[in-house]
Amino acid sequence: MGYAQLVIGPAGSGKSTYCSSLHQHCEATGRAIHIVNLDPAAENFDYPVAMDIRELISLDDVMEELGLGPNGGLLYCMEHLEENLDEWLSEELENYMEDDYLVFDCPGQIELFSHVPVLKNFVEHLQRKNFNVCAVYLLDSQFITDVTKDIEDYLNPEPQTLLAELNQRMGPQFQKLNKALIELYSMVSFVPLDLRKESSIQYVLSQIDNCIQFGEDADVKIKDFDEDEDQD
Ligand SMILES: Nc1nc2c(ncn2[C@@H]2O[C@H](COP(=O)(O)OP(=O)(O)OP(=O)(O)O)[C@@H](O)[C@H]2O)c(=O)[nH]1
Repeated sequence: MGYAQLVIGPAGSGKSTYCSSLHQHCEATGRAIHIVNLDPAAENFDYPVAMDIRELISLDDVMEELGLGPNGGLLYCMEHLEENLDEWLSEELENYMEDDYLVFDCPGQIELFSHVPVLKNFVEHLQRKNFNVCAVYLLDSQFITDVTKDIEDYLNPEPQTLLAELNQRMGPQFQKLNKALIELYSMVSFVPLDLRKESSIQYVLSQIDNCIQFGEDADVKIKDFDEDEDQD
């Protein structure tokens, strides 16, 4: 059985740096490891490349020959890889089977994971070839410290604290939007589902939509729905 580690994460999160450090660590500790470049747009490597998708297809060639942009070109390259799993990849893998440890430095574009099944099929192919596969997901540490991205804050929400922190970090033009989002969020979080009316949610969403479209002129004040109902 071989072993494979897929290094994934957003663009610039440190995937290649991680692969390079891992390679140095293994070299220093006398362990064999092979790093594979799966990014058809990659140019420079700090580690020796054992296998390289650019031998199959490169982003530059695709952009030049098919007139595609960088994102469409990348999707094309990865779909080409998917079509060549049995030929190119299987052939390359024959050099690395028993007890070998392969680390795949993957491209970062989220569309490759969310829109097309390329990476899923890639993993399944490795598994069929008797590789034990795991993934390492890298994330920039600002996702933990930035209030707008810190999931913990949203799991145990303190709406006024969140609102104050958002306003502190964002420009004044976002204050109405922040307030509307926090009010919507509070309503969604704290009101039991069966007590909510779809029309109420739609009203809030339409107000947020106004705010996004018309900026400061939008009325993002949230109505008191109970009062509305009493009046009706
Ligand atoms: N401060 C800091 N910088 C880092 C760290 N890891 C990587 N970097 C820097 O972040 C930049 C991007 O790192 P890469 O390793 O190229 O990131 P990547 O995920 O491979 O990027 P793409 O392949 O373009 O998606 C480089 O300038 C690295 O030197 C880290 O742990 N801390």
